[in-house]
Amino acid sequence: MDSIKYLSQEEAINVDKKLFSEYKFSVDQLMELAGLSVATAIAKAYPIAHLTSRDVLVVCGPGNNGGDGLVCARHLAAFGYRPRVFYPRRTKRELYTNLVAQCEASGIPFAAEMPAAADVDAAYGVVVDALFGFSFAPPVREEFVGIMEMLRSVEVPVCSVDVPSGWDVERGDTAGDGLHPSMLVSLTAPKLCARGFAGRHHYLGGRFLPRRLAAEYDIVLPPYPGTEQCVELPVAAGKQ
Ligand SMILES: NC(=O)C1=CN([C@@H]2O[C@H](COP(=O)(O)OP(=O)(O)OC[C@H]3O[C@@H](n4cnc5c(N)ncnc54)[C@H](O)[C@@H]3O)[C@@H](O)[C@H]2O)[C@@H](O)CC1
Ligand SMILES: [K+]
Repeated sequence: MDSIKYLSQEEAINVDKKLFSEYKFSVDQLMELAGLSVATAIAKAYPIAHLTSRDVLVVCGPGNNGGDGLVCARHLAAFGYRPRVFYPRRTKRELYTNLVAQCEASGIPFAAEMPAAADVDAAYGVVVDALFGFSFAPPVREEFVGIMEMLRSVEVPVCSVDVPSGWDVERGDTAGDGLHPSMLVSLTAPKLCARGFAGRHHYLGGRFLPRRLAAEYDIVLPPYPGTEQCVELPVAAGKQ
């Protein structure tokens, strides 16, 4: 297999823009596929039968990474997990209010307050980090510092959506206050920071990249097996 392509922040943003402009996708469509792929990757890496608790805490941020988290929560519930969402800074756009309504209609509770790390370890089998994705620029703003501290402290496996929250999208955890998750699901293509990911499971998801667009950005990725929504990648930490 050719070496995997890692995207710069600018490339990730430009690929995203092209998907919406030139390729005519809507955000809802891609977010649905992104969130579904994260849920399927979690089901592979942390199947319910191997967990002490099927409860999953899904922590959602204010942007599209948080939207992926809301979609992921809904699919996890459909797969038999018991997700609970913590979504402290809600976005008022209809896309997000609809995603919240869909979760509520699926019986998914929303946490009113941030749970303490010890309570998370006692109650949950997995935590989903959908706080910040490829538009994050460090340092973490004050209002999210406590949430980041909690996520850094938990001992149950953390699955980061697209980028480990707190990391510079290209250079990784340069500020030293980012998360170090057990699992990362890179969406569309891994970002440059994923070269420093040293957790157990690295998956690729978001199976919606048109071949022509991949070729335009020299994006080389392993093929998805059959009809799968995700594919496991080698953990690249230490390699350049
Ligand atoms: N084309 C793709 O690859 C797709 C990407 N999607 C998701 O969209 C994400 C990107 O979404 P967005 O561009 O909305 O951005 P993000 O969700 O990465 O983050 C933007 C939000 O974080 C806040 N923020 C940025 N820096 C911060 C800081 N230092 N402290 C506190 N808050 C900060 C911003 O104010 C904004 O509200 C991707 O990472 C991926 O998860 C999917 O939803 C769909 C398709
Ligand atoms: K994240």
